[in-house]
Amino acid sequence: MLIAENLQKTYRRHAVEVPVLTRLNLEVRTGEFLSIIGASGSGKSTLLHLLGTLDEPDGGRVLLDGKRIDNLPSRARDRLRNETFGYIFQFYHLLPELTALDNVLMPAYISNSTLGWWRNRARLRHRAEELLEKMGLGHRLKHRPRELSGGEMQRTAIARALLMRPRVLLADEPTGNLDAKAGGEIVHLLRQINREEKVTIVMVTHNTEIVSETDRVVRMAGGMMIEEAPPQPRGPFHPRLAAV
Ligand SMILES: Nc1ncnc2c1ncn2[C@@H]1O[C@H](COP(=O)(O)OP(=O)(O)OP(=O)(O)O)[C@@H](O)[C@H]1O
Repeated sequence: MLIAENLQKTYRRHAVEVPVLTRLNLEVRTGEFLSIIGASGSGKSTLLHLLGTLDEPDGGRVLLDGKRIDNLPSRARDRLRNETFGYIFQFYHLLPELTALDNVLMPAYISNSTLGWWRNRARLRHRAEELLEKMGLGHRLKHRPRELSGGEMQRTAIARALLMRPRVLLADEPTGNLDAKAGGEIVHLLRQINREEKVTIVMVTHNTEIVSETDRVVRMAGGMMIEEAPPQPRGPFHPRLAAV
């Protein structure tokens, strides 16, 4: 459904060129939960930004259901960002002065005209509350981010990403700022969302433990995808450990 074709990206600053993607190809399949791993600086976040139209490639194309999305005019691109993609970041990017509920409603405030928001406000509010409840935060609707734990902030951010019923969730190191337990819970939730809401998920991570929850793992190096391996089984049931 989402295809990166010969993607190229070079950052330029003060006459210094940093080539990040050289000729990157990737196909994300409908409904899958895909992990992207790779060394720091290998271009994982850059790729995620290009897939989600947050940045433009220097060469190559990004296709969604066969249609190019890397060169859309700004209104169409804004709409795609708001309605088709949901974004999850390592540091949550919640607005500190808003409650959890208002943070989740943010995409609706941004996307609707005043009239559209007014007409749909009850439905949207209901959806936001339902999502926060699903994230185990039904008792935190009126809390502000500083009153939430890291895991709770990330779960709020996931609810926000789901508000507009996106088809694709793009998660950039969603567990990078969390301890193992909270991180595990986040990946578990993402897996549940992937199955129940039929959302395709692309997750960038350094955490090789959590990739076992995902359907497929690709590795970036040298500006390309170099490897595709099935996730390793986890826990005490790993055959090698079980044999000991
Ligand atoms: N806006 C920018 N301007 C200049 N260079 C950049 C910019 N963004 C990223 N880079 C450089 O591009 C390279 C790839 O960065 P990117 O963040 O995509 O890698 P990454 O694999 O996600 O790294 P990490 O795992 O550390 O987050 C790095 O060398 C980085 O310094």
